[in-house]
Amino acid sequence: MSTFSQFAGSHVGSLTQAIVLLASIVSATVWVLLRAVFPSKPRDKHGNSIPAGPVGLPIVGSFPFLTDYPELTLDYWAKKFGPLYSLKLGNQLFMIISDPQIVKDLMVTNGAVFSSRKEMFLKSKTIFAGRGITATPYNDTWRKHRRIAAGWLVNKAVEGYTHVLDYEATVLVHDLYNHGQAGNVPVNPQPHAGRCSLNNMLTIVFGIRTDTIDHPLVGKALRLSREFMFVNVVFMLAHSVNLFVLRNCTGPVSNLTDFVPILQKLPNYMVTRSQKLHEDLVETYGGMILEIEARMKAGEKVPESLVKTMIENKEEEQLDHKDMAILCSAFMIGGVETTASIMQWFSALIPAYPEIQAKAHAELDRVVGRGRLPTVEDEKNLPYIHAIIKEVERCHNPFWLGTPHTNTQDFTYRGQFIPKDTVMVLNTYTMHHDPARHADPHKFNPDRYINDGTLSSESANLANAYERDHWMFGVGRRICPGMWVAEREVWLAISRMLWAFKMEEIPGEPIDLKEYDGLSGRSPVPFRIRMTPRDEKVKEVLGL
Ligand code: HEM
Repeated sequence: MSTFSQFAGSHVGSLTQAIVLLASIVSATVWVLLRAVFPSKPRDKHGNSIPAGPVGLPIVGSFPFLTDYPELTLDYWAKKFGPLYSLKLGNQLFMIISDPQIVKDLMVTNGAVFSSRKEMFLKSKTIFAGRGITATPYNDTWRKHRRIAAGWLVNKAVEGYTHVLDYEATVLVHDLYNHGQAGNVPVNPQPHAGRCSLNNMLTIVFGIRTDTIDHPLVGKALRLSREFMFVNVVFMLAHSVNLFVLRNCTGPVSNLTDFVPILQKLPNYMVTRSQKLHEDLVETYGGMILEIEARMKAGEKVPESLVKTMIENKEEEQLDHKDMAILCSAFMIGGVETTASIMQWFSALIPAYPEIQAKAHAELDRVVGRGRLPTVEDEKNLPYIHAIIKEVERCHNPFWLGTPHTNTQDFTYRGQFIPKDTVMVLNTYTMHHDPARHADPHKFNPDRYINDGTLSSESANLANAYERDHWMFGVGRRICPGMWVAEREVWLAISRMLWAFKMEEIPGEPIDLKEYDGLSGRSPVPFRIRMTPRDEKVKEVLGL
């Protein structure tokens, strides 16, 4: 007889099974979801895990905390998590390095592993079409482009065109004198600094120059490099209410499209902007190459330049038109707004420090005198001016986050696992503001560099990483190849501005040193100053 208890027992049994099954499904789903949201930390085969770091949000990771002033957030986390910590943006693992010795151990001593770049969807694949020297992984294309670039940028090559840098620095001072009507009207030095840097690069790359800030190429070239490095598109409601901001396409942590692959497939204004920028670069700089090529074919003698060298060697080097256009774009982007930005930060900072200017003037008058402009040869005898420039670069590195490297294989450092393809960010803000190295780090104080006679390009090779002046030019095998030309250009411009002018704030127009334009590269927001010629000799020496 089938008893009630048997009947009840079989139903209780199947009910229990159903509950167990349901519970298993629910817990498996929760586990899968939790793993997706909080994945377990990657470990190497010895069980070493990645360094600790901030816990980000599901899907986007730490992105929402890095949209404005990312260097300040990274600095805060460096104090909390230490000199090597990890974070995630979308699906990408990042590690942030904030200590000079770790930078050296990884990126110099182990440069064979840590010298690649992540092929960012926007910057590398879309804007540079996989060929941009700054953005390509550590591969043969990069080696070839870096070798060609070095031919024009190593210190020996720079000697050959220092007369160009010298000339453009004089024109800069000349223009500032004229636009400021000899100190009678306020002047914004920014477009003049921009044109000075632009002319230097135009001469090196194309063998041409512009003769006024109103030349159409000035606006066009500066717009392209600013679009690449600096610009966020701000959508505004009425005049002052920001609806939303579309981030700069190329900053190391400035957009999610690079790290959330689905965004690359959906209609996305960041992708459209990047495609347009690619087209503009190829049209502008590629167009200039075609013109030079046509002149050469017609038997015309064209000035020596990077383009001329590339055209002459394009079969041997296997360079197609796009390769040449993108290499020129890398020079025009990397070499213009960067040096101009240092000249601009100097001009924005120095009016607030009349006592520093007075000391600089006294040194210039003692060493150079009032009968000529300072030259490249004077630099070693002008330690205070040299120190002012290093201090501007420490306080206002245009690239607080550098250009990140990636590692081409798994690596374990001091018991911390760094999986292959991690994006390694140089946290220069924290290193430039380390009180152990730079006492009172937020103070502008050139005296801290008074005994450092090295060029930054020399300082980068010091055995003791803690003694390096600053990290503005990056590090290791990807270090900025333009640093020799950049240093010389900045030296000539700043030493001559100091020689010629007393620079002062305009009463009622305070200069904002906290705010800046851009995310991946930084320059001050527009400002005006008074640039008063120091004496009658200025006019005479400038031949006015
Ligand atoms: C103040 C001026 C400049 C600053 C602050 C600067 C900064 C930098 C930084 C941080 C990097 C990345 C380094 C790394 O990966 O560790 C870099 C790379 C580069 N810079 Fe500069 N730069 C400046 C001027 C120039 C100039 C004048 C040129 C001339 C063409 C130039 C061309 C390049 C190129 C081609 C790269 C890519 C190197 C590579 O990936 O192999 N830069 N620069």
